[in-house]
Amino acid sequence: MITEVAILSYPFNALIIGGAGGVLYCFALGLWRLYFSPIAKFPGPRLAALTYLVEIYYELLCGEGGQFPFQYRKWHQQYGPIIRVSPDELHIQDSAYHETMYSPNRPVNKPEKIAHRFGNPLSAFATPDHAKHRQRRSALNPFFSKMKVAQFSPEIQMSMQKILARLEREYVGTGRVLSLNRMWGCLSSDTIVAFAFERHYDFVESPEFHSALNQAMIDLLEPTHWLVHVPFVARIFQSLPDSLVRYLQPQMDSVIHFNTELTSQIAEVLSAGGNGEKNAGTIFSSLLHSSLPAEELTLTRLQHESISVIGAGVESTMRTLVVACFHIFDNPRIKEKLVMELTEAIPDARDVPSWDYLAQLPYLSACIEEALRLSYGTSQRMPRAFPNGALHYRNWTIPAGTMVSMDTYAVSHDEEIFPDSFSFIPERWLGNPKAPDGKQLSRYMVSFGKGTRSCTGIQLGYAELYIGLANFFRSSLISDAKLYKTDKSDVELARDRFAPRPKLGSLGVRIVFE
Ligand code: HEM
Repeated sequence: MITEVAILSYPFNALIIGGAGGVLYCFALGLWRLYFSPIAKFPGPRLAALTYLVEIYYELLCGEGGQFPFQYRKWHQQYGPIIRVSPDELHIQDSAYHETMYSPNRPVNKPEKIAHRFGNPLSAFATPDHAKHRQRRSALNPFFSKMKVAQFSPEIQMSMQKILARLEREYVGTGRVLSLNRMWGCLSSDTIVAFAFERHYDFVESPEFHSALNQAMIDLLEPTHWLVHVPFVARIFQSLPDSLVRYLQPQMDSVIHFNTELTSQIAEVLSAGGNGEKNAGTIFSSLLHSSLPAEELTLTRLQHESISVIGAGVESTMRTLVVACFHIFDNPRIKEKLVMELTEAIPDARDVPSWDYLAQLPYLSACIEEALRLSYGTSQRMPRAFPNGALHYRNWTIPAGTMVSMDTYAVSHDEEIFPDSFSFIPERWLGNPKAPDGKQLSRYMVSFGKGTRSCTGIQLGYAELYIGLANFFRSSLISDAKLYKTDKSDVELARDRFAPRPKLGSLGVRIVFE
């Protein structure tokens, strides 16, 4: 009898002991996080210091998801400019500290846990370690030089001519609705694919301005928080065969096709040792002629680098163009001033001068800076860890290796620097303006990021913005264009998906030509 009870209760006892052990572990972990962790003394809600579930709730479950930026903004109002937003992360909201935090001189690591979120952990962008990032980034930089972009810029000009010809043919006077998100998505997709891979997809000629590449980049960002917080979802998804992905998500077809083409292009470049004539101007050829060691030049590594370049190049440029157009159409006074400047500077609309010349136009430049400010680049905070010594913020000492983040949204909407910050006011950028602390206002333009990890493609981004907007608003078609069922909520940040997203269900910025 005794033996029988003992046998029966054995699993029960094990369960009790295991459960008690678990509770004890959680209790000890909680105590450590709240009272003994090196960042225990920093202010912030205790629950967020105790568990990652708070961050997870706001990123995945609250409302439409992606609500964490709004929540920690509220915490800053309550607890001050430096707060603990999770058991292992501090967040600072103080625009003046941005350039210290994202300094070009200090070694800085990115967290490992976000390296896999876009399926390209071997890219420079995703690389956690500072030294490895430096090596990869130095190899990328020459490819994106200003001179190289300037040489390429006539191709952007040609794409714009195609777009304008199509608008005249298919949209003007027809009442047909034009999605500017799609139109600019075609321009940015064609540009990056031609610039980096010497491929010509001619998305600008596709029916309804549909660029599968652009749409795929938008779709790929949608699950980003899930992929970070529930990493096995990413592993499952990335291990699915192409045929199944096609079946589950038919819109991925063109991306898979693009990926396959890219892979065979890389294989071609690799087998020619980077010396083949055919792909001589591609990013792959450029990387093969860099000082990168052989283990950095594998097919997979080059694939990851190209995904990163496309992902970074397509979406952010498209979004900035869309934000610019919305506000310019929404403010007749701004539109009139811009059109007047362009008409004076460009006597013949069919002969738009070079990017260099356009960049000298003050009002166009001011509109571009203001659109960049309000499109943020990324809406998610950018976490960094400083491995080589403590970081000092006011009276606080942040221990070496601690994850700290800041975000662009807070700087763009710092009312002391950008009064009436939610309004589009190009004039704030005119005449070499200063911030209240006496520094150039441009020091607070942080939408391309700052420091060692800032945007590689900044020159290409600017070239597209200048050439795109100058052609569009100089065109005679513009006098008849007006917004169609579009308001501010179609461009304002409502959901963070690494990149900013408007309210759910928004159809983007649309216009018609009367
Ligand atoms: C308006 C246009 C653009 C904006 C606002 C923008 C913004 C940004 C931002 C904020 C980052 C830092 C992201 C982070 O650290 O989490 C970044 C990185 C990057 N951007 Fe851009 N970008 C633009 C256009 C482009 C273009 C056209 C390219 C060209 C292909 C490009 C390529 C990259 C790459 C490769 C990185 C990773 C750099 C690294 O980690 O070392 N971007 N961009």
